[in-house]
Amino acid sequence: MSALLEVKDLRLQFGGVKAVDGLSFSVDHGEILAVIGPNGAGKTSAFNCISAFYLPTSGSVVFDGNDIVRAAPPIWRSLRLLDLLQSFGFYRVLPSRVTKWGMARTFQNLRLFRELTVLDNVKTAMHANLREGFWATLLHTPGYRRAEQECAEQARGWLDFVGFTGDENLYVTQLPYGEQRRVEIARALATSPKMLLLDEPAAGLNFNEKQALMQLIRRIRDLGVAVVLIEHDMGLVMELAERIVVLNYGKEIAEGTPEQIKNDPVVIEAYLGVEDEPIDDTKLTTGTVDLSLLEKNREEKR
Ligand SMILES: Nc1ncnc2c1ncn2[C@@H]1O[C@H](COP(=O)(O)OP(=O)(O)OP(=O)(O)O)[C@@H](O)[C@H]1O
Repeated sequence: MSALLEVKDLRLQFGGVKAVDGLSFSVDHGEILAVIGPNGAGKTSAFNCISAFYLPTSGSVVFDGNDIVRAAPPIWRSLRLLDLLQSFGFYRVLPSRVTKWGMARTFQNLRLFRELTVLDNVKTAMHANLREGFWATLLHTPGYRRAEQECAEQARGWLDFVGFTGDENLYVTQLPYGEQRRVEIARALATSPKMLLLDEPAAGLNFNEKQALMQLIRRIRDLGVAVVLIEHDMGLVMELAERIVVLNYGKEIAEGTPEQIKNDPVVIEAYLGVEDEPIDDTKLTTGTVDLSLLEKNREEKR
């Protein structure tokens, strides 16, 4: 079976900064893949290109057979007009289209609708699929009310799935941070994705919440959904990920199982190779450096 996501030679430049610099990797159906790397390695930039929030400078992203970067008719490509058209906003695949193709994501800084309730936040993810027309919506016909009820039931189902036990009628801003993260994941799942991108899902969570998050991610994978996560918590990554892609300066420097990554000198050097970080050569050569401790030190210095 071909890969669900195929990223090839992806590049994104901000002025002189090469945020993503020739990145290639793939994601298989139903796998848990972690993308790690030091701060500023280009992880979020890569996510933003993959989910069509940013238009990459060059490269290709194909998701489930859909070309995310250049979904324009071949005629435009042959006329070499595409770059020009895209720079004016034409033939740009919008994130909403990518969502319809089956890719959902969460954000490093939560992006819930602050003025909506918990239930309504999740319902927004399904409204795009409601078939009721303008007049039915305006007149609140029985058909419309039935569709709304079904939508609410499904939203409750997803809230239940992510383990939300609070009051669905509260505004999301009234929830503790960990609960808001759950609601954001429920909203992403409500789009019925084939792949879920999670940007630092464990940030700000306590130990118990992290354990629950790991269980939740495994249950999402068990639904057949591929999960790709950016994460700085190395303990969680090493326990959860089936495969890890490591970035540094926008490039992939390693890829493999947690065991391979943990012992990869190139990866260890990338995490150690910060000027103010003491380098312990003995550990480097024996390959026993604890990445989670390095990451923790770095977090404390942030
Ligand atoms: N909108 C932007 N404009 C200019 N430079 C940017 C922008 N977004 C990111 N960058 C730069 O691109 C590089 C990669 O940043 P990015 O946020 O993708 O890294 P990251 O690996 O996700 O980092 P972190 O782990 O700290 O979130 C950094 O040098 C960053 O300063």
